[in-house]
Amino acid sequence: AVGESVRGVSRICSSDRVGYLRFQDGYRVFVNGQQIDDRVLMCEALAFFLASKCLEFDSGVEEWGEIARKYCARNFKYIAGLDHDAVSAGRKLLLQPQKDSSNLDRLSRKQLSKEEVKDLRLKIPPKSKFLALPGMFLLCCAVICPCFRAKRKEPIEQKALANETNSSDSVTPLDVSASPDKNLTTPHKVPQSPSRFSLSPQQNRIGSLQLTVNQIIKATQNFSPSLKLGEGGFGTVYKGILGDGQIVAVKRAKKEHFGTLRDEFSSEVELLAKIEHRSLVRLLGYTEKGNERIIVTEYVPNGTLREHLDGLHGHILDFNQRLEIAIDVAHALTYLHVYAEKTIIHRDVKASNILLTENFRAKVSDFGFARTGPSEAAGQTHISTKVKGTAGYLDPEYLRTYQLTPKSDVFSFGILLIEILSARRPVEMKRSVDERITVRWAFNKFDAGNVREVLDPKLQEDVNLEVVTKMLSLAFHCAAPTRAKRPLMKEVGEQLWEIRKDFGKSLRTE
Ligand SMILES: Nc1ncnc2c1ncn2[C@@H]1O[C@H](COP(=O)(O)OP(=O)(O)OP(=O)(O)O)[C@@H](O)[C@H]1O
Repeated sequence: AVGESVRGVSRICSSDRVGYLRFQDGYRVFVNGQQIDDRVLMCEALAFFLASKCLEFDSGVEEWGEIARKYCARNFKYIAGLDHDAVSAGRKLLLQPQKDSSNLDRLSRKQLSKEEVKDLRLKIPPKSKFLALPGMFLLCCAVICPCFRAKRKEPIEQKALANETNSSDSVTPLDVSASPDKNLTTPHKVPQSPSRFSLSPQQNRIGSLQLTVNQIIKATQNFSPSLKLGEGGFGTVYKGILGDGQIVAVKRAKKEHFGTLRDEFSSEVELLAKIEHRSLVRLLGYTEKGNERIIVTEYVPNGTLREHLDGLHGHILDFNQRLEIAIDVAHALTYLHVYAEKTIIHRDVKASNILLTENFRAKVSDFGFARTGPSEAAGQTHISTKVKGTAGYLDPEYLRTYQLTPKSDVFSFGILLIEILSARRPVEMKRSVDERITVRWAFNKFDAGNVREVLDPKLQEDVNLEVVTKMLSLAFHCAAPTRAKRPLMKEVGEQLWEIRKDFGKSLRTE
């Protein structure tokens, strides 16, 4: 009878229990008692357990190989990122792609009996349950990522600084030494709180910025709601107009989160202070006073990329602008990864962290989560204690291993590239199940040769589809589940540059 299992197998893999039930018409796979209906998720989990040699393809007793061949051949090939070198059996799968897609869908509609579920359930702490399963990044993010939590819209505490109007604390400008090649070799000096910094006049349009807290209050009209630019997990951002007319962005940390945010704040200051690149938002100064933490940055006037993709600025980005934005972001990240004094991993690359200038050029902002890390060339990884980032953009390998490398930014960039082309957010929960994970939806379209359907419907132009195909395939390459399969950010920039040339040619031949 339907629903009656023929046999069940379960195994302990590290802290997870992975099992399957075989029915007459197919299998259902479980991890820690949870049935994995989602095929890509299931295949990623299987790929992980196979790569870690916990499960075997050809054990003869268990049928993991058969399950993988039946449901995962196509997904392994493109999405699961099976470690081909480590798992030789995995190669066989790649050579035998199968087109079966119906069985699992049928399986996923069935319900297990309570006994069957109980049989496979493992009593382990929920945290390790989540973290051990590759591909369950959305779940993880909902738990650990502050960005995924609902943002609190609280009244702005206007009086907060009013009592400090006699404070002598100043926003310290940074010492940015002149360098002929601004993009590559800027020497950096990290501000040593609370000392003062002098700015090289040639390098800084606002000259020697030496702001007091009073001046910040004045510049923001005591943090007037009318000057509020936005709010992030870290704090509120205001537009500030200095005495000389210079416009700046003033980022004020939320007081109530001050304790927990301190590390992130100081990491932002340190990192921003070290960098100078035309596609990275520049830090102009900061202050620490009592329970206030304020950063002053370059003001970028044209909103976020996400707002533009949502059409909130009454202007739809054309394809060329999208391509240029992608190139700017790739260059900014390359700078962080390769040319900054130390390798810097942004860790929160996403469309709402890309600010646009009047000319629709991109500047990457929000280094609140950034960390200095090992360079890719050194082949080392940094072990994070906490996974940070934003749901949908998070590198699944980082999530699984806590090992942070610049390739985590490459993954997020791949997701961002699809977002730029499609205007869809990485996760769109209101869509039908097969369209919710944008990278997966886009890949299915790409795989079926329907790249036009991936493009933002608001784009009116007839874009050369070869160019779109190249961009998409680069995006999928970046978003490969394992970092070994992702290109370096520098290579991504180079490829985008080639794509730009192709795009130019396509316009000329039309
Ligand atoms: N330098 C800037 N120039 C102009 N507007 C800015 C600037 N920095 C931030 N903003 C605006 O303020 C908003 C909040 O920025 P912030 O970086 O604090 O948060 P976020 O990136 O949106 O969210 P999260 O902190 O959760 O990642 C941005 O969405 C943007 O609209």
